[in-house]
Amino acid sequence: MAEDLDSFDIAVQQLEKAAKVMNLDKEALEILRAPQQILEVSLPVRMDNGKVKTFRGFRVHYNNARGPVKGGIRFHPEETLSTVKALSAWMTWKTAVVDIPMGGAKGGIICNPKEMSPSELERLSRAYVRAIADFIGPEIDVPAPDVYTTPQIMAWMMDEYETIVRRSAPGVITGKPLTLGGSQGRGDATAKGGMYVLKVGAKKKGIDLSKATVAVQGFGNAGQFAMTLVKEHFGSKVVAISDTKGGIYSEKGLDFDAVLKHKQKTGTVQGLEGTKNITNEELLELGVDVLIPAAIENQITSKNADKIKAKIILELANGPTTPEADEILFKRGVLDLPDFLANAGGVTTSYFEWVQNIGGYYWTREEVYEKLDKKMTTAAEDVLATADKYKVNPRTGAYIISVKRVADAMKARGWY
Ligand SMILES: NC(=O)C1=CN([C@@H]2O[C@H](COP(=O)(O)OP(=O)(O)OC[C@H]3O[C@@H](n4cnc5c(N)ncnc54)[C@H](O)[C@@H]3O)[C@@H](O)[C@H]2O)C=CC1
Ligand SMILES: O=C(O)CCC(=O)C(=O)O
Repeated sequence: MAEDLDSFDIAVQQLEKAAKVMNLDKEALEILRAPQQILEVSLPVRMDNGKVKTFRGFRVHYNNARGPVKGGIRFHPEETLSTVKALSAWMTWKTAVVDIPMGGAKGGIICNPKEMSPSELERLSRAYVRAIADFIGPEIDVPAPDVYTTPQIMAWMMDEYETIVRRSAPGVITGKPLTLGGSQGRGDATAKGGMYVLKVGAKKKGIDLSKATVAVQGFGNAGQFAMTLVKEHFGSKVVAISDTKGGIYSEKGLDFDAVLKHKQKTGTVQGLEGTKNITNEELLELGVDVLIPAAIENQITSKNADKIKAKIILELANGPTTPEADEILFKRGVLDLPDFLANAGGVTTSYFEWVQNIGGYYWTREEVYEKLDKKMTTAAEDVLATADKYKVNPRTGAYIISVKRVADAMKARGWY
């Protein structure tokens, strides 16, 4: 039978696996198997050529037992409701694993931002907020950036929301520019948080990160900062990086500024002088110590899991590994640090931003990093200890912690 690559099916399979190990109450599982609310919207937008194009958008609230729901908004041509539902479930486990008082949500619009002008993107962003305005709010649902959405898009969305509610409400959205109440450290937070998790993982595996080689898939927010931060934090050598068009490899290590300059000039990382072009598939199978998937879902599957040579995988992307691949990697002794732990630095710093917006008092970058380090290191240590205790992989260990926290909150509310 072909491997099931539907994101929401995968999210439910992962939950059910953990539920079995931890002997979760059946009524709690029934609640947790589906989102609480789904909003699907139609967004007519006047394009620069004068014609109206109608886009489809979604916002999914998965679970709010632990607080207002939280999660990014993705602009992607292949966005589906199933992906948004899965991402909203993973947000629920993510906020719980780092123990912040929020639930999980996610949003998305089917569009290709690479083919849209800034003014078309602004009109689309504002149309989306007009359509979901009643569904979001600082005490209800707090969106943020994800794939192909930026601080500028967050700024337009906050402005549209404040225009609708006729009051200042910076806590309605996070990942904003600093000038509009964004937090210090949110820009690199996803990768930065990943570094704290990687440090815990490397200690467990006995790997000296100062001598480690690293391959990074994806050259966006998560991938670019991962590339610079592994060097800055540990002195590791990044030998490969990729984008949608493919990747590059250099045994000597890649220079970030040179890669960025080349990407800005040519639109791809491929073709950089002194490097060898490779495919995204080849990048995943390189003989490196650490592999960092930082692009999209379903990259490590039953087809390539037995060819992965990395000793540690740091999942900065959401959903890069399928359940079948999980089993193979675990049996082979690869330490896979799961997405909703490894990339939780983004939402944790978003939570810090929301706290600062509500309190109207702003922290320094050092304060943010110190708080982030504590949250991420504690969560990573808890996850690895739980995985060992139950003799399961770290993903199931993380589920056990998160599902228990969410189930306890639901129980206290009398939902089951
Ligand atoms: N930005 C954030 O705060 C967070 C992002 N994430 C996850 O990290 C991943 C990357 O997101 P961002 O870096 O924010 O997005 P981004 O929009 O900044 O960059 C996405 C990158 O992925 C690359 N990409 C897309 N499809 C690819 C493919 N098939 N093969 C190779 N590269 C491909 C793009 O070229 C781009 O470089 C996503 O899974 C996202 O959900 C997770 C937590 C927080
Ligand atoms: O910053 C946030 O609130 C959420 C970011 C996000 O979408 C994610 O962690 O996948």
